Amino acid sequence: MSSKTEKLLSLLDGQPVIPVLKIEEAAHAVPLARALAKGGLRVIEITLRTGVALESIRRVIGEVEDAVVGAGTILDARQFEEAAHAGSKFIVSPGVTRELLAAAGDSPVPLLPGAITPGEIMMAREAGLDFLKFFPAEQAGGAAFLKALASPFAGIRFCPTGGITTANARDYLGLPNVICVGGSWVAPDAMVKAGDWAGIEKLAREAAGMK
Ligand SMILES: O=C(O)C(=O)C[C@H](O)[C@H](O)COP(=O)(O)O
Repeated sequence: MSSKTEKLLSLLDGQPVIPVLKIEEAAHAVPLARALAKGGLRVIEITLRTGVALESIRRVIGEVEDAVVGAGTILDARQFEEAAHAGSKFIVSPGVTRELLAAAGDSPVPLLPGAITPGEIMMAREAGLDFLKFFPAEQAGGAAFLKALASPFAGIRFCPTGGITTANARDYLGLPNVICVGGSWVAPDAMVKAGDWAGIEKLAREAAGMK
């Protein structure tokens, strides 16, 4: 196992589900992260899919002591640098590129890159990465596909993300090559918009108890 994977696994600390968050209003970031942490999901991924993502990352780091904040939807080296500079503890990307792998190689911040095909997995492996995001999990072939990757890629472990809910999370978490899953279901847009933090805490508690 690479030392950066060890670092990432120690941040995860056995948490079975990483909430994937798309924050539309910076004011939601802190109460949302608090609700998730209270429910047992301290490690969160804030995606760079909105204009307030970096500001949200900074706010949560500054105000929610027990949160462990990563940045998601990182597409290139520039975004990697911005997210790392904002204080992200880990970086998640939907796929692998040479540019991103080089940026990650130069940084102490661990990268969890997306990979689906054997070729993509081998590219990440060559860069020394052995913990990958399997994205989009359900759409690409689901738990059966991931299970088939276990024999040729014995040393590689995954965080499946995409189309995962309470209904199928356990299908993935039961596989020997899965460490955790990612998903947006623990923070539905409507609940965030309505400020239903108690409801989100409840969803988080259910997810945190999954392994
Ligand atoms: O932007 C990214 O980096 C992503 O990871 C894309 C998706 O938002 C997540 O995979 C969550 O997917 P759902 O749980 O199906 O909503």
